[in-house]
Amino acid sequence: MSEKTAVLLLQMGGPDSLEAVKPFLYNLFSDRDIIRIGPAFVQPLIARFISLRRSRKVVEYYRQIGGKSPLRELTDQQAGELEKVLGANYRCFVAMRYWKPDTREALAAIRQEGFSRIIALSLYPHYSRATSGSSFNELERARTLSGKSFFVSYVRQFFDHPLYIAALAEKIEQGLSQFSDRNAVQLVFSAHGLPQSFIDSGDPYLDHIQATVRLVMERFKDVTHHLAFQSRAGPVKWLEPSTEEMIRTLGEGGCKSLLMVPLSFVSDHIETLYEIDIQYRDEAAALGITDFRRTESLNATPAFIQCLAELVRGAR
Ligand SMILES: C=CC1=C(C)c2cc3[nH]c(cc4nc(cc5[nH]c(cc1n2)c(C)c5CCC(=O)O)C(CCC(=O)O)=C4C)c(C)c3C=C
Ligand SMILES: [Fe+2]
Ligand SMILES: [Fe+2]
Repeated sequence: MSEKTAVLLLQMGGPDSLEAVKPFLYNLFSDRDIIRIGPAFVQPLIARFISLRRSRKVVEYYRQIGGKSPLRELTDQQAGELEKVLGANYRCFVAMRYWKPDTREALAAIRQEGFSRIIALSLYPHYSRATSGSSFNELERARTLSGKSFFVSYVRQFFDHPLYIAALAEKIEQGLSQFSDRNAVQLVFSAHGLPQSFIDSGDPYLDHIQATVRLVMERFKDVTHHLAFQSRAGPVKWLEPSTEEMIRTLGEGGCKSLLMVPLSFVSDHIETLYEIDIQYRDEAAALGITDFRRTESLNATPAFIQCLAELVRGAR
C-alpha cells in the first residue's frame, strides 16, 4: 500500500456537450437529496419527464456559454494545482455528483493506485444536504459497494475559513477597482437559492452564507451591500429575495453601478456565465444600470488553492 493520501474533490459536475444536457438533468432530478418528487419509486419516471422538458430550454443556455459546462476542466485544473501545492504525499482525484467522472469511477482509480485513505474535499463552501450532503451520501454508497476498503475523512465546509474569506475579498477588491467611483457601487452577493423547506428542517446553508457575507464585509466597511438568491427551479418557495428582484429594486432606486459577487460555487458554471453575465446583465441594462460587473470566480486562483491545501492538511 502507498503511504500517500488520495484527495477526492467533490463537485456537482455539468454536461460536457449539448447531448449530455438531458441525461445530466435526469441524474440531478433523480437525486432525492436535492429534490423529492413523490414516492421514491415514481421519481425516476418524473425525473425523465422533467429533464426532457427542461433540457429544451437549458440546451440554449449551454449553447450560449460554449456548448458545455466548464466545470470539468476547471475542477481538473484545481486538482492539478492543489497537487502541486500539497507535494509528494498526496494525489488528487475528482468525483462529479451528476456527470463524469462519477464517484464509482473515481474510487476505482483511487483503488487502482493503491490508496486506502481518502480526504473527501467538498468544493461547496457552505454545507447543504442538497449539495455536499448528496455528494457525501453518494461516496458512502460507493465505498460500501467497494467493501469499505477505504478510510475517509470529510472536509464538510469552509464558509468561514480565513483563506477563503481572503480569496473572496481579493476578487471583490479587484472588482471594485474597475469602477470609476467605488463609493457609488452597490455590492450584490448572489448565493445559489435553496427551497425554504431545507432551512425549516435545519439545513445550515443560510447561516453559512450569512456568516461568509459578514466576514467578507468586515473588510469593506465603506461599501453598501445586499444578499440575494439566484437560480430557482420549480414551484416551491425558495430563499428570498431573488437576485432578479434585487437588481430590479436597485435599478428602480437609481443604482447605476452594481458589482455582483457569486457565492456558493467556487468555479465558473452556467449560473455565472449565463445567468449573471448574460441574463441579469441584460435585465440590469434595461433598468438603466450602466455599469454592471461581476467578480471573477475563484477557479484556480492561487489564494484559493492555498485555502484548499490548508483544509486538506487540517483534515482528521
Ligand atoms: C432541483 C433543485 C435544485 C436545487 C435545490 C439546487 C441547489 C443548488 N445547486 C447548486 C449549484 C449548482 N447547480 C447547478 C445546476 C443545476 N441545479 C439545478 C437544480 C437545483 N439546484 C438544475 C436543474 C441545474 C442544471 C441547470 C439548470 O437546469 O438550470 C450547477 C452546475 C451548472 C453547470 O455549469 O452545468 C451548480 C454548480 C448549489 C450551490 C445549490 C444549493 C445550495
Ligand atoms: Fe441552479
Ligand atoms: Fe443547482
